[in-house]
Amino acid sequence: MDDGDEMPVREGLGRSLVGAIDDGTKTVRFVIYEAERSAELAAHQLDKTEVQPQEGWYEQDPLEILHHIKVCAESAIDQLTELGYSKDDIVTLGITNQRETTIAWDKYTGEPLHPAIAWNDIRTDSTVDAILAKVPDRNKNYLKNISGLPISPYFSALKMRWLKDNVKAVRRASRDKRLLFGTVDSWIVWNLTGGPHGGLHITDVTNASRTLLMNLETLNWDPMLCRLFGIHRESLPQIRSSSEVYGIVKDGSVLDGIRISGILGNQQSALVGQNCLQAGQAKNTYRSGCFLLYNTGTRRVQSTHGLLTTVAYKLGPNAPAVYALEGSIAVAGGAMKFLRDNLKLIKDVAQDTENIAGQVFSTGDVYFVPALNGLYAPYWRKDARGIICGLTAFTTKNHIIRAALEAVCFQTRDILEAMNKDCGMPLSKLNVDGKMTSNDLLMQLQADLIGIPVLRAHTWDMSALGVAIMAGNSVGVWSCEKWKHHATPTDTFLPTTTDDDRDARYTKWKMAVQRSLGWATTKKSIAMTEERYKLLASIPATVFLMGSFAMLAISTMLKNR
Ligand SMILES: Nc1ncnc2c1ncn2[C@@H]1O[C@H](COP(=O)(O)OP(=O)(O)O)[C@@H](O)[C@H]1O
Ligand SMILES: O=P(O)(O)OC[C@H](O)CO
Repeated sequence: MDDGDEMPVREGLGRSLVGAIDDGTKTVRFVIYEAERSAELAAHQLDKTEVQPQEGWYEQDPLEILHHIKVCAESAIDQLTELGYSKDDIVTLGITNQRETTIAWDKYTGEPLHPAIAWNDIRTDSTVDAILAKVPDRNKNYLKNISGLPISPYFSALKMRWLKDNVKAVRRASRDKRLLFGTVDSWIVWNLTGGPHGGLHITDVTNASRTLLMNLETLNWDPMLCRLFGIHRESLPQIRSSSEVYGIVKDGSVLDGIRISGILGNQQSALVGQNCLQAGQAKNTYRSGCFLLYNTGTRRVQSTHGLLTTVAYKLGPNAPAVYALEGSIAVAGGAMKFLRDNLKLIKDVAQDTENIAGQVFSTGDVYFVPALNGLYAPYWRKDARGIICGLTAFTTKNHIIRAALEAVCFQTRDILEAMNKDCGMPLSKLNVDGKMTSNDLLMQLQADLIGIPVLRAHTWDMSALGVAIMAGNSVGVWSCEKWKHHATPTDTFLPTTTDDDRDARYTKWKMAVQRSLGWATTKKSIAMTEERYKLLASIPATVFLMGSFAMLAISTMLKNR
């Protein structure tokens, strides 16, 4: 531990409980596990307020995240007491989080300098375009060899650059050397460990691998990428492994004195929770988005079919990094919320999607491409927009709701197709988790549309479980090695369709995807950005990047001579 402070560390009273903070896009959860039996004992969750100040902009309140963690922890700990345990039985804490979402704050006051810019926010569209215009062949994979990622508004570096270009307080803090940047894990750890009074400014390799600033080989901030995006190393957190004792909580809350010993991005955490700790194992998590991760062991597989290369976990400071190929889908469960909140077709995302969609036997040839903020893997088309096509006089809302469920399944098939091409080894089954998987109809449709068995974990919340295992592993109360041999109970959904039927439906889906592409122009984003930040911006958002990219192009040219 590097903060050797006087706070007494909780060692437990022989009953080793592990707490997990799970900050998702829509909800914050606090879960308490008993390590010995790998059993969930108590949990509490709160919904978050998502602010959409403009089309395509998604913001969250960093202070609300901290508030929700406190309330959830208190409530879960109250439940513990009723079960005959004590809060002193919690020996360590893990933190898992929505990835890429970016926060800027003041090192000395702890004040957030802007709302968090969420991972699915596309305000940096025009910056991406400006970059691509300068890159040979407008190649969005130009930085993929170093970072594993395409140039996309999804990743944190673009959000940091936008904050520096458009928010006066961020620029001022940067000039005064008070600026700290971080993904949500960094924000949480810094605050839990003392904030302005010695808080640890750290992140783990999995979260860092989503910024577009980390070098996948060195597992450190890449000087060239930092220069390119104009992000100073001093404002970035230190990159640590996913499983080690980083420090102890000292924020005056009910968690005071507990060690923090695990950090993982939520999709990587679900990979661990799903027990995919060996190369060749994969899982798909269905929450607001949907993310399929395939463990490639210590090998960094470079995708040529639109997938990301990412760090899966690093089991300790001296352990090698384990990598994964990832297929990221931006809108999965989010489409159900869209049907509820925007189109008002349903009242309850869980019950209505299953019951109403179940009243028809097919979508009646209706396809819904939920490209609400563009399409992620394997297309990476930020100009795509949502479409519902194939409507006839016969179509009812039942067909549209069913098409929204099928869209999640077709997008998963898109990813599996890409993964098979990259790895050459088709999956023989799909392990799934996430709240959306409680929908039996969705699970059956998924098996029918991909043609392999779908194995649903009995515990839908694998993200919290995964990081709890990581945290427990580093203090010796839970063992990743043992976890590898743990048989996770599942429900199996078998395909009931023929290859021909499946392929015909998939061909139609691809036609629908084609129709969704190229719908959005970036002109609108530029106008919207300027409208809101006209008075604040002193330099056009892209000037800095252009200079940097010109430098990069020249240096690459020189290297290749
Ligand atoms: N039974 C269900 N059927 C269909 N969609 C569901 C079901 N349960 C949850 N969802 C959708 O899945 C998402 C669940 O996300 P959740 O795990 O709460 O959040 P987060 O994205 O914050 O991790 C929501 O967008 C919700 O609309
Ligand atoms: O909060 P979720 O489950 O939608 O996950 C979001 C992802 O981590 C974004 O990359």
